[in-house]
Amino acid sequence: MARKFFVGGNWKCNGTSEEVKKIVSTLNGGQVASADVVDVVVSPPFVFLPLVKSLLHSDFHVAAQNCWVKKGGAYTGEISAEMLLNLNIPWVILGHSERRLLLGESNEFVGDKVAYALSKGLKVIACVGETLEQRESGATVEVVAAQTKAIAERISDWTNVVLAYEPVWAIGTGKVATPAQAQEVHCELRKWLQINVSVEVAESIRIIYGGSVNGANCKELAAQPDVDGFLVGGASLKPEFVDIINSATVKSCA
Ligand SMILES: O=C(CO)COP(=O)(O)O
Repeated sequence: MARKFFVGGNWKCNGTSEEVKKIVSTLNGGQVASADVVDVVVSPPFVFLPLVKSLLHSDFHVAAQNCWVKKGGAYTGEISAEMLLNLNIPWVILGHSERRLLLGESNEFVGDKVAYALSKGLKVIACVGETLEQRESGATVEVVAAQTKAIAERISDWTNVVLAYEPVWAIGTGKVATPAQAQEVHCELRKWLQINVSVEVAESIRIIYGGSVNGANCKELAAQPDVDGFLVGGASLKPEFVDIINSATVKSCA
């Protein structure tokens, strides 16, 4: 058994329809590794999802950047899991640190969102990661374990989950985690899953890294045994995203 490499592009709150068309055409025209080798999922802002989905090569998939914690209704400004499914959007990113920190999403709230989205049939990229202060105080593993625990307590099937380790201090800062730092936390997360969920889940789940990944640093990170792909922000809006996709390596389960 092998874990298939996974590369997500989180476009965050960026782009105009013209820019979005350009990014998609670069991606569609790029010489990228086959869909047998790597899953590629791009995540534009909600308003561009139908446009991107209609233009994107069928080997690539789309993800929303968030969805509501339960069935839609009187929740002004929110987008429900049901709506994403209605538009055939297969993936959603949940628990991104920008939402945790700027919008106050707690571990429990993110866990509830993950559980609801999965129960409706969405696939989830669930994000965890520590702040600089937490890292410097030696709390990294404790923080990512608590974030993962809040998810583990609410779901029983991890088949449709990709776990994204995104240290907050590395996001948008140009300060990428060293390959050793990323590997260490990915390995700790896998150990946590092995003890608290199951050996099978620990071995099969894709744990991807996010935070200042670019065309120049992706290869060394991708070579780490527990780095199963990337969640890319800024560089996913640029042609070098193709190079990041092509850094895909095959990871065999123990
Ligand atoms: O937050 C990220 C992806 O979700 C990472 O962002 P950057 O790649 O811009 O650091």
